[in-house]
Amino acid sequence: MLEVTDLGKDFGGLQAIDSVSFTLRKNTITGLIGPNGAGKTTLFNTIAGVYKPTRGSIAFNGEAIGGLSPHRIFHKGLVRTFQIPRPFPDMSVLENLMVVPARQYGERFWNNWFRRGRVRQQEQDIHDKARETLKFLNLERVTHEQAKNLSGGQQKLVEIGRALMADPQLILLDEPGAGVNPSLLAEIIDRIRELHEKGITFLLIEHNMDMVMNLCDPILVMANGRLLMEGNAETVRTDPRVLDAYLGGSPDE
Ligand SMILES: Nc1ncnc2c1ncn2[C@@H]1O[C@H](COP(=O)(O)OP(=O)(O)OP(=O)(O)O)[C@@H](O)[C@H]1O
Repeated sequence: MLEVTDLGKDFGGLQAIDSVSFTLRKNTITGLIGPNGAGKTTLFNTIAGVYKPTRGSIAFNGEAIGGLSPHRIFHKGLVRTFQIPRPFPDMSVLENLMVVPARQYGERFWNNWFRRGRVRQQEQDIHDKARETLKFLNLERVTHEQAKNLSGGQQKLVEIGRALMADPQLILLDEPGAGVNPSLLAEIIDRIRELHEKGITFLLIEHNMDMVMNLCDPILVMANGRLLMEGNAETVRTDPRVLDAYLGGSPDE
């Protein structure tokens, strides 16, 4: 589904990512781990179009997407949670889902005049879809709550909900487990599994090793801008290069 070849991204003289190549198979949950500063976020941003690659290529479903705008990549079904504007704290949870940019007819000025029925129908469809999504995520009870009043874990679920509103094929999830209490973490893991069973592919950055080992196969390990290795939980856990990368990195890793 995603083919990254010899990808490089420089910031001035710093090679934040260097000669990274990997293939994501459709309908997998792939983990991306590595010590602080390894280049994980830069890789996400380069795939999602936030940064233009300095070198190399990225293909999504066989189509070259390297250097396209985030907006165009988003509409191809490759969604980075971060690409969706961050939740509006004073808006309700329902509204936060409804504002995710789907191709909304109502956004075009002329459509409001000439296609009123169609616009109204689309608004109704978006509303129904948002309600369904909140039900799936067990967030119905906070439908009308302001987003700012949710717990960290609930906010992560809303982020997933917002990604789902875009009908994604591939979701790049940035630390879905960060700042989440254990019971909601189990719920987030279950929802990711269910979405995976429905056919959505995931690539996720995560520092919570239990979550990664439990959920992801394969796991990509980055260090110093490079891909160190790829393997299943057992291989990654026992590879001395991975231990070295972490011990050589920040002491609190
Ligand atoms: N916009 C930028 N300008 C300059 N340097 C950057 C920029 N973004 C990242 N870097 C540098 O690129 C390197 C990789 O950073 P990146 O944030 O991708 O790592 P990471 O693996 O996501 O780390 P973390 O786990 O701490 O989020 C770091 O040395 C970082 O300082």
